Amino acid sequence: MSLIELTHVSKKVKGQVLLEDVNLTISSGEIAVFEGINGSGKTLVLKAILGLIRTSGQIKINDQQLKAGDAFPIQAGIMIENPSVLEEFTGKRNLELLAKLLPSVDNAQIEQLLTQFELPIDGHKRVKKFSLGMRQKLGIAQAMLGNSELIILDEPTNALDAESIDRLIAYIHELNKQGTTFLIASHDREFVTKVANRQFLVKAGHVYEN
Ligand SMILES: Nc1ncnc2c1ncn2[C@@H]1O[C@H](COP(=O)(O)OP(=O)(O)OP(=O)(O)O)[C@@H](O)[C@H]1O
Repeated sequence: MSLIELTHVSKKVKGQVLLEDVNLTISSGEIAVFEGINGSGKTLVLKAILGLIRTSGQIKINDQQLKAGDAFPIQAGIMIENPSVLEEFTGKRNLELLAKLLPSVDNAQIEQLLTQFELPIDGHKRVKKFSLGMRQKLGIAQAMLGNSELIILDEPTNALDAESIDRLIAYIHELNKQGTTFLIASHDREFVTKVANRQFLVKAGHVYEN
């Protein structure tokens, strides 16, 4: 059974077609990456899948039809556009606060994610003093907190150095081996080639499987 199914999904705003007749299915256990140039529609595809924008056509998650305003049918970890972080708190506190909203996250998982993303475990450095790359890593760690069955990352390599990108790819592959499905939007071709096991090209609102 497919985890995500889009049938004839389109999005128009004031007569402008932003997504045009998108048809795709993604199964559990895939690392599906949407590649495309700036403004091609990658983020809109992710938002459509999450029910964050109204579209025509049909979207099914776990065989359940997605309706605007309904709760998303499965637990998903999400980083779309910029990381949503609380500036006045440390990275660790940000994860602790998010953990309160999730079932069964313990302190060990928070420390493991901070270590994985080379973020401070101790100390008082607030997020407002973080570098761009540190913020990005915290945003990704937030999406990975709570072992969601689906993790959605929009441009995860933004602001990351080459070594951090390699660590991220290895970690995505590790989580994927444990069963996590990933949906990723990226214009970083090298990253896409290394990380994906399904590739889609997004071009002017059309989605093509590569
Ligand atoms: N709410 C909206 N109203 C009108 N146009 C929109 C809206 N949201 C997005 N767009 C337009 O839709 C197109 C696709 O946007 P989208 O954010 O999906 O691009 P993207 O492929 O993610 O680009 P980037 O790589 O720059 O993040 C862009 O031309 C954008 O200006």
